[in-house]
Amino acid sequence: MFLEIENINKSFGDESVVIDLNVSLEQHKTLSILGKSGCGKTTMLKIIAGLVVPDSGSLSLDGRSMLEVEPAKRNIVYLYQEDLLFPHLNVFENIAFGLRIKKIGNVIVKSQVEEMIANLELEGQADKMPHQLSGGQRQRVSFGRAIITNPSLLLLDEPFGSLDAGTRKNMQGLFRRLAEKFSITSLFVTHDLKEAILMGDEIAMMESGNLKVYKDKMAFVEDSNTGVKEELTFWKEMMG
Ligand SMILES: Nc1ncnc2c1ncn2[C@@H]1O[C@H](COP(=O)(O)OP(=O)(O)OP(=O)(O)O)[C@@H](O)[C@H]1O
Repeated sequence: MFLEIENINKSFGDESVVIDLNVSLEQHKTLSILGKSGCGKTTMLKIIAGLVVPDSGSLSLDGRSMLEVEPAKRNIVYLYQEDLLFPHLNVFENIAFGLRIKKIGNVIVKSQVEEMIANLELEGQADKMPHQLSGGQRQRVSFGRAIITNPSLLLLDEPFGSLDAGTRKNMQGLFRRLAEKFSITSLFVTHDLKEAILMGDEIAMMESGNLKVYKDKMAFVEDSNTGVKEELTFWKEMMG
């Protein structure tokens, strides 16, 4: 498999935060991970990104062992909820940043960034500074900045957590379209049940450091632990 995580464990002091983590994910797929606050989701993502060192286990991406590789060389992008844009750069330059670092020529930068701005539905916003954007627009710029460098793996930590319901719904649709168009492989962490079902090709749930990956969405829906059944009962009772 493209992403293979085997038996990763992590404790802080005597608190086991990630327990026997096992994940395999095909390229170009999204695994959504549902989990409550404090269950260890962020620690798991940080281990994959190389920002936290696990106590044991292995991690490989595209057949290459990753734990020895420093974070900047993993080609993994970790995107979190309040991801900060560079405040002194406009939308165009924020998105262009990863290309500029790679010393890519101006003509190519211009065409790639303009195409990305169109894909992000941010036409006409290229010259705005981050503080002039709405939350949803800022989040789109963050996506663009991450995707344009063509990462092997995108780690999304509750990326829409701070958005209102309507904007969140738009962003979910936009992310699905971008994931398809740019053949993104990603882990999508959320505490929203519906979002987990909508965003993932595969689905998993994390509870107190244990990640359970379901064989398919039906298995997830049928597990009474996930809360789907409760939700259905609620709506049935509401409707009489
Ligand atoms: N550097 C650290 N030192 C000590 N304990 C830590 C550290 N990082 C995380 N923890 C603990 O590990 C547990 C899981 O934290 P983590 O941030 O992974 O949770 P989470 O599922 O992402 O939660 P949230 O959704 O609230 O961000 C928490 O009890 C937290 O206090």
